[in-house]
Amino acid sequence: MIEVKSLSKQFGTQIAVNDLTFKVDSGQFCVLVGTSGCGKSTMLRMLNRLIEPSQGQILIKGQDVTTLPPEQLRRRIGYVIQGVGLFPHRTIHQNIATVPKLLGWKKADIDARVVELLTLFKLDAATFAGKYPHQLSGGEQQRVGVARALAAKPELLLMDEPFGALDPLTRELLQDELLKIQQLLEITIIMVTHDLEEAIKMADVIAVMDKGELLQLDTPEVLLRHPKAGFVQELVGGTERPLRLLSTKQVSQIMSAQTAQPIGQLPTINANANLREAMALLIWEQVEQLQVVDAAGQIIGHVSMHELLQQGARA
Ligand SMILES: Nc1ncnc2c1ncn2[C@@H]1O[C@H](COP(=O)(O)OP(=O)(O)OP(=O)(O)O)[C@@H](O)[C@H]1O
Repeated sequence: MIEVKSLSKQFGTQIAVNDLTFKVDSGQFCVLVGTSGCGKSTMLRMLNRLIEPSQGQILIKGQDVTTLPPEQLRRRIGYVIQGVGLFPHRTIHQNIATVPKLLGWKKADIDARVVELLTLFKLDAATFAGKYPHQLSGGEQQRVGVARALAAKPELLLMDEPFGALDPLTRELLQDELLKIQQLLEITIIMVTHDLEEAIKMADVIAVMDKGELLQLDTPEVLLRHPKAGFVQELVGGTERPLRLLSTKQVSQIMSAQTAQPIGQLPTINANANLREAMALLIWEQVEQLQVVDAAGQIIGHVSMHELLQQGARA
């Protein structure tokens, strides 16, 4: 889907991005992490040509982005930033309709798309479509920001610290919503964050940058188990590592199927909860086993403390 080849950006004498080469597959969620000033936003903004590279090449579906007019390119790529950037004097409907309108969609199709997206983001269309951004909470505005970016069904969504300004609860809620929507729409996403927990939760692959360079690009589990020596190891290698490892897997991936009769009195956990949540429940309830239930509440298996300990342990 996206192929970045020897990409560099220099501002004056400062090298912000230095010789980056990587690929992101179609439908993947790739998260860029690294300390402040390491070049994450610059990298992201070169993908939609808000910043022009000094050197190198970016191919999207095999097409060199420099061969496309920037406006045309940006209509194919959704872009979400921290603080949203909604147009203050346009209603929520008008905000979401921006790119479809530029692309010449029919009014009926635009209206239907706006309602579809508001519903997807759990915002009642009748209540919200006619409001202005200042009449919405930060979390609601951020949802509209993502809905607007998805309006014209882009093949790629770029997100720069989209949840940075939100309180932890709203942030978690929006992360969960985004993951569901990404799976539903099968869209490719590249997101910048400096929050490693967020990266581990959201990413199929994490790209770690430092001082303009790409140090490692791997799945969260591989990154946690086998970080490259130096900065990546420092980033992931703290005392939280076993718990972070647990959060990379779902209960359904390690549970034993239910064979015997349900074990009465044991606490239950959802099959799609992660192992860190399962561990927290075991500790809280002071039990050694949990029953696993599906979305309908049916018991489908069990998971034990012993199995969880193995999953969080050094390989
Ligand atoms: N327009 C610009 N002109 C000059 N220098 C710039 C410009 N944009 C970014 N830089 C510099 O390039 C480097 C990388 O900046 P960038 O914004 O990409 O980092 P970042 O990793 O996204 O940081 P943060 O997490 O703080 O947003 C920084 O040292 C920054 O000062």
